[in-house]
Amino acid sequence: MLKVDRLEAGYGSGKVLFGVNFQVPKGEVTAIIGRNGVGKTTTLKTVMGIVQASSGTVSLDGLDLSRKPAHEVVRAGIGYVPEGRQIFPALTVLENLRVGQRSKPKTWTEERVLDLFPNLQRRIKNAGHALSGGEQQMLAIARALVTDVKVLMLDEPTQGLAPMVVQQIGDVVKLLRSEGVAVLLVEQNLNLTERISDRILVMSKGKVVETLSIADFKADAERVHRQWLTI
Ligand SMILES: Nc1ncnc2c1ncn2[C@@H]1O[C@H](COP(=O)(O)OP(=O)(O)OP(=O)(O)O)[C@@H](O)[C@H]1O
Repeated sequence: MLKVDRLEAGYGSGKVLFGVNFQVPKGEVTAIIGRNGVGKTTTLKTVMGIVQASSGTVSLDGLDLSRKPAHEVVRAGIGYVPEGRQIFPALTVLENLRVGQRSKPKTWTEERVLDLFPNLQRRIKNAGHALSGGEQQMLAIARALVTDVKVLMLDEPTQGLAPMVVQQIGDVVKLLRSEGVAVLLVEQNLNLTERISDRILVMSKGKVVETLSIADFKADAERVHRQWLTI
């Protein structure tokens, strides 16, 4: 389980996170929603050690990861797929999967990951730039998995993708949940979020202001929307 406790962080002298608290349990999908600029991406980056926390703690199954560099956070089992996918366009699918790998994955082997993504299997020798947007997103997720993730953090994975591809990404996330992965999802598509999440964290002004089960969220969606999502 990923635990984030009183996390504070920002850029230079500008603070963005003002004490973020939440937990991401194994085998569940936890979604973060909130208006633009409330600190959702910064939260993921701070967990990863890409943005330095000024205070607070991040731990995974009791192991303290606070203020550790990103490569140590990855090695501990946290995978991150940033907004915009960021695969290597000139490398093939297989090269993209292997880039930066220090050792062979134990849990999420290449075979197991490629079984999840038959489209990638078929295009294993194709260059990244020759993939569709949806396939690039699948590749970015696959690449995070082969670091043997326990927690997978996805930042707006369906942005700019066609409805059918959004559906496919949702199905992959549900499958990963059923395989015991803890998923932390930042997503603007509320229909998808409702369909695949177990728990919703609402962020406002650098804090988690509500934590709702999916049933509570659905029952109160109109109020949550009005209070926290409309501008
Ligand atoms: N690299 C940066 N340098 C300085 N300020 C930044 C940087 N990245 C983000 N910010 C600022 O931090 C605040 C939070 O941004 P963040 O991207 O975390 O929000 P968000 O909730 O993910 O928003 P969105 O939904 O628009 O992606 C914003 O005010 C933003 O302008």
